[in-house]
Amino acid sequence: MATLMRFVNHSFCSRMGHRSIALSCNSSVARAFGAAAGKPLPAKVKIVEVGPRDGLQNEQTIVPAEVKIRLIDMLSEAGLPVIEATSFVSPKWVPQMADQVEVMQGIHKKPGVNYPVLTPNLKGFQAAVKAGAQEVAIFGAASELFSKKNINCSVEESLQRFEEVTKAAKAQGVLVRGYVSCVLGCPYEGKVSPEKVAHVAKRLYAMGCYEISLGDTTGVGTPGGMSEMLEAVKQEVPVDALAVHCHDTYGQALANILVALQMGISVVDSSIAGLGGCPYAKGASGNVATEDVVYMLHGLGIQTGVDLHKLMDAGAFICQFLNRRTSSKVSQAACKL
Ligand SMILES: CC(C)(COP(=O)([O-])OP(=O)([O-])OC[C@H]1O[C@@H](n2cnc3c(N)ncnc32)[C@H](O)[C@@H]1OP(=O)([O-])[O-])[C@@H](O)C(=O)NCCC(=O)NCCSC(=O)C[C@@](C)(O)CC(=O)[O-]
Repeated sequence: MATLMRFVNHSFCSRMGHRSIALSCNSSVARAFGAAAGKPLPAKVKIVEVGPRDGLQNEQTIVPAEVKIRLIDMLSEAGLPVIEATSFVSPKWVPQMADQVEVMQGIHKKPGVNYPVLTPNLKGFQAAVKAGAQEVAIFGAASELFSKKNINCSVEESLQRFEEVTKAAKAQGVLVRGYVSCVLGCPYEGKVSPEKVAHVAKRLYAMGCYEISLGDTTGVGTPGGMSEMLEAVKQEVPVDALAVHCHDTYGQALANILVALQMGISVVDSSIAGLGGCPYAKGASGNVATEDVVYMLHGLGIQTGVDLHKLMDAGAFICQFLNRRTSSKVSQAACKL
């Protein structure tokens, strides 16, 4: 507990002094931008914060549960509506998530906030529900080799396992979100066809996932590829049920997200301070930073319900704990780091 208290009793960014940053959210800007581009933007975007799971799963040093809990609570205080809290996966495969029960039971669940957790199979699902999860996420891939490396089975086998999870979830009134990884390229297979992505997304949607998050796992995608892939997926899954999950390895994430917004998507995954990476996707860097997504969306006049200053404090808290410079350009600029 003493370790934690060193980090929570002050606001790092407040101490550093935020530079004045553009926070106003004027919806006429979104309309003007949409009109200029010939593609209207959504008035509101739901941000799915994946930092406590995707952001931390790859960390070599085990982050204590109390720090994860504090981070999640700071994120909910910042107004994020969905916070992916942890994973119910094998601790031999991802040791960093071995404290999932303690994390789930320690967080102060804020009314109106969803705290989904990753579950690769029925065993994970049952443990998640026992620990109080009301929403789970199943995670498939559009690449055979990635599927094998990540969850030790083929894409088809994974879909069969996911059927078991969605059936059990339906019976117990638990919401299920679905991921498709490697939608714009695979670290082991290279190019991935948009049709393969659309096929896996369609199967996940058909088995009952209310939302399908399309993951550019290694951040190799560019706006052209994003647009081509989304065109294919939109033929199979309603756009209202799609989300994008962009890693920022090649600095393309915000551009890719903007294309997705122009194509009607209004759910964006991101990670506090740009933390993250999949342990089974060599070379993957962190997700796009939540702070940078919020800054862009607010600049476009799109509502998120998120308080950017509180968000930056959460980013500063976890970066200070990890002894790491934030990957958020907005936080770097605002805190003059
Ligand atoms: C799926 C498995 C379990 C298969 O792993 P396996 O070794 O094939 O599983 P198994 O069924 O043969 O069981 C082996 C052992 O694991 C146990 N086991 C089996 N299932 C569970 C479970 N749910 N929770 C805890 N333990 C489990 C099981 O009980 C047994 O224990 P043992 O008898 O050896 O003591 C494994 O491959 C695994 O845990 N993989 C997780 C990988 C992972 O978490 N990757 C990162 C998340 S994906 C990601 O980051 C991408 C994403 C979502 O962000 C989107 C994007 O960016 O693209």
